Amino acid sequence: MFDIPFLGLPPLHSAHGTVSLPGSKSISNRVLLLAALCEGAYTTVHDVLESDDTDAMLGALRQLGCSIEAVDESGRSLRIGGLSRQHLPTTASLHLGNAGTAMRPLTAALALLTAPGCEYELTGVARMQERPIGDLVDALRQLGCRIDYVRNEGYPPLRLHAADAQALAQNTHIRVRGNVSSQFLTALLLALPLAAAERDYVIEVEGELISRPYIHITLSLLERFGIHVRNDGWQRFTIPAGSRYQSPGEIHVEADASSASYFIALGGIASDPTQGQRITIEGVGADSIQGDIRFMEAAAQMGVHIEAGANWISATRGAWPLKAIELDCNHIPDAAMTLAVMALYAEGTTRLSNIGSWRVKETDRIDAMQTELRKLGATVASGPDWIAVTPPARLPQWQTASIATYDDHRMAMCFSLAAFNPARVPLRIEEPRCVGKTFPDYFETLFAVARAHPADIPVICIDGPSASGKGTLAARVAERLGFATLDSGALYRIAGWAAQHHGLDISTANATALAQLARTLPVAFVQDRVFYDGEDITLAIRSSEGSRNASLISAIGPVREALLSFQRDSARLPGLVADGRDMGTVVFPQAVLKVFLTASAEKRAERRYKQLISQGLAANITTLREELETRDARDASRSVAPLRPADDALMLDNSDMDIDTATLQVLSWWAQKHPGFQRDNASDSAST
Ligand SMILES: Nc1ncnc2c1ncn2[C@@H]1O[C@H](COP(=O)(O)OP(=O)(O)OP(=O)(O)O)[C@@H](O)[C@H]1O
Ligand SMILES: Nc1ccn([C@@H]2O[C@H](COP(=O)(O)O)[C@@H](O)[C@H]2O)c(=O)n1
Repeated sequence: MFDIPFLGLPPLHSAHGTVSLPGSKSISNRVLLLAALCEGAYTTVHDVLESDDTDAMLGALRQLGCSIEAVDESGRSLRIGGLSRQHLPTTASLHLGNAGTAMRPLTAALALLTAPGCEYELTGVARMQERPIGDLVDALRQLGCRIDYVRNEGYPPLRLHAADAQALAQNTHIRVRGNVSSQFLTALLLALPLAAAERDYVIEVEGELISRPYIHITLSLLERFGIHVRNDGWQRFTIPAGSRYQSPGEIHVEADASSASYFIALGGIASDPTQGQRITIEGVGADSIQGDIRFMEAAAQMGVHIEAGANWISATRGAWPLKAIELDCNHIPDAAMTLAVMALYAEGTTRLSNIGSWRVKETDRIDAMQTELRKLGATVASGPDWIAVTPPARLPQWQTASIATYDDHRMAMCFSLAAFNPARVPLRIEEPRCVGKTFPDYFETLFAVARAHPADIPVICIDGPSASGKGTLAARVAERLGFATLDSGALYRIAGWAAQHHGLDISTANATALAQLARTLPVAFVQDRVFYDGEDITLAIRSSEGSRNASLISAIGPVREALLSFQRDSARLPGLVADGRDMGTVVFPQAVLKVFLTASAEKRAERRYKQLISQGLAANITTLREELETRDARDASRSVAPLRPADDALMLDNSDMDIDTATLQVLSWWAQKHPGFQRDNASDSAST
């Protein structure tokens, strides 16, 4: 997951490949609760989504005394022991983050489970405290449940006490508004089997029921857990007397259909079938019980070519540009956000209606969508429950934008699709960590299938003499930007070690053999360790001898040639920070930012000395300084790719600069190379 202030997205041009998606949030949290409600039974739940929202549910269940064990190392299969009513804690304060799929059903279930003398408080983040829950509380109070608002009437936090048993036995018919959030009805449906041992309970829906597909998921899962709800025309639901939760033993969570929407759209926008490209999605397909699977129909209407089997979907470009549509999105409220961004690639105005529920989600999604689409240059109009999007009319109207995400995972995910814009303007997604709510590895998954022109992949080069701090600085800068790193010196060190290991003299006489060796190094980088043919050579290549051999072998032209493509192939999305001697002059001459990092020989020897001592290696500061200077002189005087600043490099002497200051300087230069973003990363970097 990219846990950084913003993620830069360079222009992307195409996409191809297979993605396997995380489990559905809606199904995961329902199934976890259902398993917990199977008193005295164990349920193994496979393919559970690992995310902020499921963490919120699991954390609450644990606090309530539920046993939860990982079945294997993947952590995606959990064995859940049903809660025992007798052994619930007397008090608990449950923090449910911003997880509506945890807050609503837990409120209903605990309102019925709380025993006399017990008390539970349910709360969440600030936004959760702005998300209405009054309709659910009103419905539960009709049953005799006792729920207090801790702060504001109608909103969490809530305090739950034991229900009035007499009222609960009498009030078997309740009403709930259907046009606010289907999660209220879901919560009641999941909770009422706890009360329905001896009598029927009936829920009457007032007004039109929105988001029916989510109720369909609830009813399907209740069936799997032995509860057969009678559904009379989506207006009246009866939980029959004698209902009792029964564990299915094992259950699999489908991949998330809403998450699939981004990749279906991706196929339609960026996978050209004439080039053999397609996006294949595994883990969810035509047999899905999730309502958002019907996003396929909407995407097809816009022109995406889709094929699907029971458990897979593939998408490619069909019509291009896409076709603008007018659609009532009541059946796909979450996935409809993806349509709003697809509208950027359509001819004409796309109008999405019946999306009033967007206003009470993680953020007011209609306002958020309008604000951010306008930043890109789109024309957007909206009303209480609709939005209309017209793409920029001409290429110059597209604008570079820093997209705010409002702590809303779907904003971050759907706006990433704007990186395929025809004007090739780069974007920024602010606070990309918000995808952790449902799809922590969303951007990694996107980058695995998206392609950029090599020249568009941003590269920062940091060259300079030995021990000037290049590697340390490169790692810090890369961490802040979410970029990969390339330690090119390590390659020469490994090649030098390999030559010695194979008894090859490091001289130009052996150039061909040494180059062949360099081209086929059996090397593996595992976290911070370097393995050569399975042997850990991490420390060996950092020795004085290792440094000398690296410097000697790096002066041999064919060896440098042999290592060139490996280095260039390291440039990958979303970007690379490369350090060495010739990153800016030879390997990445087109790099956007080149830094030549220096420090006095005295400081460098001192730093290297401290570094070696801290690694438990013997060192002598005078010898170290001599070795550094000899190596630098050799590196600077060789005929191929000598150590020198690129003509367009920015000089940074960090002799008297700490690492944080040097990092801020580079980030600030990087920001200056990217004018046009509304939020500059020099100010972001203050928290380095
Ligand atoms: N600005 C700084 N102030 C103090 N110490 C630093 C600074 N920058 C780096 N160091 C320390 O100096 C040592 C050498 O840094 P580093 O290994 O990053 O240098 P390098 O240029 O990559 O070296 P080499 O050329 O051998 O690969 C490390 O222990 C690092 O923590
Ligand atoms: N781009 C590069 C990087 C390194 N070298 C040579 O390798 C030696 C070891 O590099 P370190 O960065 O790990 O110290 C270095 O002295 C250079 O001779 C190179 O030539 N080009």
